[in-house]
Amino acid sequence: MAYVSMKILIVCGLATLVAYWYISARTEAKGRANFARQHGCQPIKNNLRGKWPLSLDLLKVQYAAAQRNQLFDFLQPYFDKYGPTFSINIVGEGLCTIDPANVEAITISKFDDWGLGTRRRGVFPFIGEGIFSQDGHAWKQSRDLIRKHSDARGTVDLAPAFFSFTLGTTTDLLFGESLDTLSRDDQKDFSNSFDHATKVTALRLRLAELCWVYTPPSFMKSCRTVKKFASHFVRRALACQKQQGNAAKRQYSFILDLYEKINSQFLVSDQLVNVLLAGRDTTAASLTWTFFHLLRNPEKLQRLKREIDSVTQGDSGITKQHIQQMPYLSAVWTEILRLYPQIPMNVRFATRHTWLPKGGGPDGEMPIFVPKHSGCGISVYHMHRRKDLYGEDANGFRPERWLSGELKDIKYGYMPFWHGQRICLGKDFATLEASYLIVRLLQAYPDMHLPQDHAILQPGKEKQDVGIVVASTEGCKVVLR
Ligand code: HEM
Repeated sequence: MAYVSMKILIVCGLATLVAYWYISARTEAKGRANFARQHGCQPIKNNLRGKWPLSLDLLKVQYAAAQRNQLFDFLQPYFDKYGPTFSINIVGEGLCTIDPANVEAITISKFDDWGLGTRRRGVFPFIGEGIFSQDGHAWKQSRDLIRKHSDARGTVDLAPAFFSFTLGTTTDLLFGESLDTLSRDDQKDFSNSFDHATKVTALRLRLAELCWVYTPPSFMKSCRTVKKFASHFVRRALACQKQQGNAAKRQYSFILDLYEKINSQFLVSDQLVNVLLAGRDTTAASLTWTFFHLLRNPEKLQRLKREIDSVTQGDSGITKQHIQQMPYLSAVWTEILRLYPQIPMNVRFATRHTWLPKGGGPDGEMPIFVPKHSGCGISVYHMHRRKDLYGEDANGFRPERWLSGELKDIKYGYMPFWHGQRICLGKDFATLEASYLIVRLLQAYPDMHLPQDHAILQPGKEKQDVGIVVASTEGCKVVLR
């Protein structure tokens, strides 16, 4: 008897569960349909689906393209075929867009409907708690704290190689002192660990929900090493404050201001790593591409040199005012960031049901419904190469396009530094830092040129290392004479 009633109980329990699931699914579907109707959303025009279950075949071919260092060139035909917004189903459902109207919605008018989603899990072992891994209230607090220190100001120590140059300038800005205060071995250890942790983090970000499958011990070791050095600088700043009181702020303002507000050595060192990640490779890779293309376009290089000579009259004491009088230099930098936006593919996740203005209906011009938790990839790289926005030569290096007025209405079609509330805090610092270095290098090596028998390919066809940023696989070879 007891056995029968147990059986009935289980059956009833299961039936209740199934009924609950069915009613919730119906209510959810109805809620979604009402929301979509209210906002005039139409089914999305194009869907990208693979042939294998979970579209794993698409992952496989993308992996192969990345191995050939041609990931973005390989992705271009998808946009040609499916248009500026399409849904994509690899492992889970999501969207991909290069439509400026959708970009505006995600970054500005519907900012609160979107968050970082899986990014936090991917980057957390490396950068921990900080502006690049946070959303909501915590992010706002970090942003307010960091904002005032991101102005382009102060003197920085220069070194010739771009990556060590930007590592030096960014650590100068953040740590309050140069990495030179470390021994040579420690400098190498810090820099190698930073590179390794960045590389693995980029892969983890691509794995999204599955990032936990790729956490090699070498990665965790590198993360620990970077944090160890960041904490070392925090301790030095605090020790200096103990000795000198408020005077220590002259040198260590970034660290001490953060510490005043956060009151945790651990969290301050995490924020340092966050901003270092944001500011180092982005600027270094952009500088590499700048010289890569100037050297392949001697007439543009000459034009830039003429501008530098006429503004500086050969004086090497370059100031911000000098740089502000160089429109062609600004056009070169803007064009490089167009061709190689340094966060080339960024993802946001819907924090609640929302909608985007474009992608639905037969012509893709109607709004589309986006359910809560859906990801939307924005390929800034491909948007910046849209021929309908930039003209037939969208793939070419032509800084002049920024001087002719032809792009005066480009607005959300250009976003190397993002838009809206999460716009890059270091954009002025990066622009000044890069401009300064370009001018000084061209002054120091006016005859620099490309080594003989160097292939000249159209931008986009050259080999690219796509990690968190997009770097040149072959670097930038040059004869400095
Ligand atoms: C060419 C150089 C740079 C480029 C192209 C660039 C680009 C970007 C982009 C696209 C974002 C938005 C990322 C996102 O929200 O997903 C961003 C955020 C950020 N950048 Fe930059 N960046 C550069 C250099 C720098 C430098 C030098 C610093 C600081 C020294 C810096 C500090 C930051 C910070 C703190 C954020 C986070 C803002 C937030 O989430 O509220 N960046 N940057």
